[in-house]
Amino acid sequence: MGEAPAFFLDEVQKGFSNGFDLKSNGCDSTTTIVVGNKTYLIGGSSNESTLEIGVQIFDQSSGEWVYPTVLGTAPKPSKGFSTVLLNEDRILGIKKCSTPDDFAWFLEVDTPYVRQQKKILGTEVVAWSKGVKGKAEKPVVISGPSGVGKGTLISMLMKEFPSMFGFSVSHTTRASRNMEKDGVHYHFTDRSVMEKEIQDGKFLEFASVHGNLYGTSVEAVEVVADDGKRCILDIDVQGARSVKASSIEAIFVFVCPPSMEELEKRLRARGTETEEQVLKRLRNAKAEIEQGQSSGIFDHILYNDDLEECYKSLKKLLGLDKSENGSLKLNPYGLIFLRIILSRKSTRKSS
Ligand SMILES: Nc1ncnc2c1ncn2[C@@H]1O[C@H](COP(=O)(O)OP(=O)(O)OP(=O)(O)O)[C@@H](O)[C@H]1O
Ligand SMILES: Nc1nc2c(ncn2[C@@H]2O[C@H](COP(=O)(O)O)[C@@H](O)[C@H]2O)c(=O)[nH]1
Repeated sequence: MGEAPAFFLDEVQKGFSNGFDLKSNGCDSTTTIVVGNKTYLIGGSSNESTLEIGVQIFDQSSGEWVYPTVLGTAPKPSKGFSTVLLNEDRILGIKKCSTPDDFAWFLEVDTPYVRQQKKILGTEVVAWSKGVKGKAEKPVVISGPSGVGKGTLISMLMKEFPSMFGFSVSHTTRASRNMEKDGVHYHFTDRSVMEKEIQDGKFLEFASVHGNLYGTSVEAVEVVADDGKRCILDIDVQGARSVKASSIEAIFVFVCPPSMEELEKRLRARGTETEEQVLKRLRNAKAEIEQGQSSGIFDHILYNDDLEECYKSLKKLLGLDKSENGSLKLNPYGLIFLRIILSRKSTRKSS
C-alpha cells in the first residue's frame, strides 16, 4: 500500500509549499494529469452507486478514451483533488476538505504491479491505495509446502501478539474442513464467482494450488491495514511471486520441513486430506521447496524441525526478539539444507 513521507503529508496538510508541482483544481471535482502519451482524468464519480472517484484515460496515440480496470479501493469523491506525478509511474492525489486519514491517495499507473495486472487482465489498469502517514510495518508473506507448519506458526504469532498482527483471510474454491469457519480461515467461494472477481480486479494475487483456486483480495489486506495491524499472508510460492512483483513491500519468509518424510508424516497426522490429495501435495512440495531455494523471492528461510525453535526464529526476524536475527538469511547453510531435503528420494510413487 502506498506510503507518503510523513513530513510531506504534514506539509501538505498545513498547506505549506512543498516543492512538488501540485496541480490544484480548486474545488472542482475533476482534474487531469499527463503521464507519457496518456492524459488521466481523475475525479467525479465513475459509478453513482458506489460513489468512488472515477478514472478515465485519454490515449493521445489512438485518440480514444479508455475506461481502465480500477484495482484497490478508490477514494470517495471530494470537493477538490490535486495531483502530482511521482516517478512517472504513480500519481499522488490530495483530497481537499478531507480528514487526516483520508486526504492522501496514490494512483499507480505504470508500476511493475500495474504492468503485471495489465498482462493478466488484458485491459488498461490503474490501482488505488491510501497514503499512510508515518512508517507502516511491512506485511509478512509466509510460504512453504503444505503441512510444513505455516498455519501453526501464524497461529502462535497471532495468539502472542493479537493487537500487532492481522491475518489476511484468503479466498479459496476448496471445500472447508471440519473446524474451518467461513470468513475466519478462508472466504469459501465458488470457482465461477472467484473467476469473475479476479477479472474485476478484486485480487492482489491468486494461484491455482493443488487443484483449487486461492487468492488474496485487495479488501483482505485493506481490512488488516484499516485495523492498524501488520498483515500476515499465508500464500503459496506463486502468490509470493505476485506480491513480490506488486508495489507492496513485504518481508518474504519460506518455511522448510526437516525432510520430505517428516512433511509426509505431518500431512498425514493432520488428517485433513484424502490419500490422493496428500500425494498431490507431496508432489507439489518438491517443486515448491526448489522454488523457495532458487526464486530469489524469499528474504528468510526457516527450518521447522523443532516448533518452538522455529517460532523463536520467526519472532527474531520480525524484530520481536531483542537478540540477533535468528533466521538463515539465504546463507550457504540454508541452501545446503534445502539441497539435502530435495536430494532425498521420496519412496512413494506419484499417482
Ligand atoms: N515443528 C513441528 N513438529 C511437528 N509437527 C508440527 C510442527 N509444526 C507443525 N506441525 C504439525 O503439522 C501439521 C501441519 O501444520 P500446519 O497445518 O500448520 O501446516 P501448513 O503449512 O499451514 O499447511 P497448509 O499449507 O496445508 O495449510 C499440523 O498437524 C501441525 O500441528
Ligand atoms: N497464492 C495463494 N496461496 C494461498 C492462499 N491462501 C492459501 N494459500 C496456499 O494454499 C496452500 C494450501 O492451503 P490449504 O489451506 O488448502 O492447506 C498453502 O500452501 C497456502 O499457503 C492465497 O490467498 N493465495
